[in-house]
Amino acid sequence: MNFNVKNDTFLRALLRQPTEYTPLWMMRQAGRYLPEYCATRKRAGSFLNLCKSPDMATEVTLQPLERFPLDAAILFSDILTVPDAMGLGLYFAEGEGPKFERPLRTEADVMALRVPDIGKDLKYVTDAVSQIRKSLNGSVPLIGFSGSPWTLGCYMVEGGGSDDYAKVKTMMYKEPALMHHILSVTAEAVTLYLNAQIEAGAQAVMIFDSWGGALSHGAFHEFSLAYTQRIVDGLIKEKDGVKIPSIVFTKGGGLWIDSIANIGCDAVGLDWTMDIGIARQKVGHKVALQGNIDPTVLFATPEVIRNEVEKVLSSYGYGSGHVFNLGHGISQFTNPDNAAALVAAVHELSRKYH
Ligand SMILES: Cc1c2[nH]c(c1CCC(=O)O)Cc1[nH]c(c(CCC(=O)O)c1C)Cc1[nH]c(c(CCC(=O)O)c1C)Cc1[nH]c(c(C)c1CCC(=O)O)C2
Repeated sequence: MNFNVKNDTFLRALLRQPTEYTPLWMMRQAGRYLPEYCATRKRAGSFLNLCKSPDMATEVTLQPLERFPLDAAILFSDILTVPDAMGLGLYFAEGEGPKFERPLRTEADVMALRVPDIGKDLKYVTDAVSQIRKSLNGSVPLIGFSGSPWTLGCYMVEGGGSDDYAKVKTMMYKEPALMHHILSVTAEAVTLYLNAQIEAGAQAVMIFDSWGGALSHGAFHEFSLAYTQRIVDGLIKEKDGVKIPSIVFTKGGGLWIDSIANIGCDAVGLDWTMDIGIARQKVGHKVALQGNIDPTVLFATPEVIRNEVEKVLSSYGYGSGHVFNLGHGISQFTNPDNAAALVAAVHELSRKYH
């Protein structure tokens, strides 16, 4: 298949086609560990202004690729743009992370929730996608993304981050119909949103279920995975004769890897807690795997990084179907030289497995 990009290693690996080496990108590769990111963010005035300006979003998307020979670009945005477009009023309190002015607390709040007008309220995102595609000029593929309905629901009900997810889990147990309503409206919004990103030029999409791991076994399947599956079912699978692969990443989802691999996605993202070789045995030929080095490894030395890279590569073993990544986002306190060491180690050490 012709993917219309010079470096199609990432797309091939997602579809488990042969490659010469293991491709990689890093979650949150455009972020505060890069001084050039901090400079653009300062110019933008705030993180949200940065997301909402297609010019600046394009600029920061490309920054990590100028430094490192990464095999994919990821749209610079945030998962919380969707609830923001649904009217919840996203803002970032300095040092406290994301917050919503109007969280969903009452039945009336929940019943008033509407699928946003993607073409209008999230136009700044699809504009960024087209502009990034133009600037990449066919070098590497562009990944689009969204949060899973459960993870977005966590922020929408809690009104921000949380240590225990007590509010959203209480709603889930006490008022399951309300929770299902939130998830169902959000799943519809996310499906339209990801398809709009694909129409604008995203060549693969990733669904971040960052808080799926906070759930019990039964609740994960009923309140998280079922809605991620609805999205995957509704995604555009092919555009202009080219496949658009999808990746589902559930942080803390190692226990459920078999069920996640069964929802029709092309790849499953793994955090660092699970051995990727064991994960591969469990999913067989069903999906590709993306992951899963502990991002904290990047605080060590280039020698340690090389050793840890080799461990992940050898655990995955021979053949295609592996996209190397961190098990979660890169920390803002990472030395960019260590990120460079990681990229070089993956490219060099992975050749013998292909
Ligand atoms: C849960 C979640 C969010 N956002 C996201 C998730 C899912 C992934 C995960 O589990 O981490 C996804 C996300 N957020 C961001 C990206 C950009 C693309 C990339 O380079 O990977 C992506 C894919 C930029 C960002 N999103 C955010 C930053 C830092 C903001 C800044 O510049 O001040 C970046 C670069 C802000 C954000 N956005 C969110 C939080 C909790 C925070 C605060 C984090 C912090 O302060 O460290 C919500």
